[in-house]
Amino acid sequence: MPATGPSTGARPARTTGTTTTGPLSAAPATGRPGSSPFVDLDRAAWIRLRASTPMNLTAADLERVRGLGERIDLREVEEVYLPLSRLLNLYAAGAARMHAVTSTFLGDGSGVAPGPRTPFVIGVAGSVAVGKSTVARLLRELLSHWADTPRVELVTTDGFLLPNAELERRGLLGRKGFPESYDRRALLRFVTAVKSGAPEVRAPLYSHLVYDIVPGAEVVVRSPDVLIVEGLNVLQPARPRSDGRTGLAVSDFFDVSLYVDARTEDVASWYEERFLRLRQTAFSRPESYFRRYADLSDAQARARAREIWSSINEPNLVENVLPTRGRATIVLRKAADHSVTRVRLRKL
Ligand SMILES: Nc1ncnc2c1ncn2[C@@H]1O[C@H](COP(=O)(O)OP(=O)(O)O)[C@@H](O)[C@H]1O
Ligand SMILES: CC(C)(COP(=O)(O)O)[C@@H](O)C(=O)NCCC(=O)O
Repeated sequence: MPATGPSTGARPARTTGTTTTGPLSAAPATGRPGSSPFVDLDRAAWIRLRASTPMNLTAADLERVRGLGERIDLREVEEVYLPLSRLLNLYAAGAARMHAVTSTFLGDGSGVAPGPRTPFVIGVAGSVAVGKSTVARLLRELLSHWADTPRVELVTTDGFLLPNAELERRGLLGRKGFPESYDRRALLRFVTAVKSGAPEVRAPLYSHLVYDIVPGAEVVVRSPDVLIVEGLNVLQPARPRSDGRTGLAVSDFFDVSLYVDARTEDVASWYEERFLRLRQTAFSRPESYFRRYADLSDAQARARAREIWSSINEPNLVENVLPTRGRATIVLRKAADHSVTRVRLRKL
């Protein structure tokens, strides 16, 4: 569907509902100008932006992004994600202008011009089960409907997890999703190649069904307009190298990043609900790693989900994922019903 939006698109909300704050968990905003690098909008302020953003998604388009058991409705998409996609689309246009400025500055005939523009890369971070893949899939759909970002590709960092056999060898099977369970160098090489303008970049593929890397399978990224990189740890800072110097982080190659945020208790219950639904669907397939969970009673399945949550995913959230929230350009805060209640933007 062609984009029909106005050229200016989303504008910052004015005074009501717009404040500047520190961390999302901090005390109510003071609203003092200059007191924070963020602008904090409550839902009312954010959804007013909808008025200047035309709907570019039909119910049929939305069907495609509905995942397992999702009850995301068109109204939430219109009020929250549509303005967000417009803002991201405008940021992509801004990056294209920066690229053009660099090319002009260096001069086409100089021999050092940067060449064609590289993909606009958006990182999407947050806990297991917070809704990262739902947000990422929605944004892929919405962004691809804007005229200047029609080609949007999505890569999830689970493809960079070490294979189970290697995790087992390193004693890390119970720490899947922790930073050390990934081949971080390969992930960094991947984003570096994308932002170097490589015409074709390959990423390995993970199967949630078999709970392991699929040998030989890959995702191929062919210089899209936008690449969304979604994963628990995409905002992890760089690690010190063996020579004591600090290397680069994956997020150094992001043009913009998004952190999906919610109360830990809510995320735990979404994890549990998803686990219960999977038991009736994916887990019962013969090739499923979790085949043994398919025959559990409701109570047993809930207990197992809680056990996995509190032994792996919650500690990872607290120790590794949540501390990266402040590094994001945009934070979406969700309520227990998945509705977005606040949006925090860096002033840039
Ligand atoms: N906006 C939403 N509305 C309703 N349900 C949602 C929404 N976002 C996520 N969910 C549900 O929450 C659970 C976790 O979402 P998912 O996108 O799979 O999380 P993640 O990719 O972070 O692990 C899933 O069961 C999903 O259906
Ligand atoms: C595959 C995951 C590590 C998420 O990876 P990501 O794409 O965020 O890098 C996670 O969904 C997972 O399976 N964690 C292991 C614990 C569990 O089974 O919930």
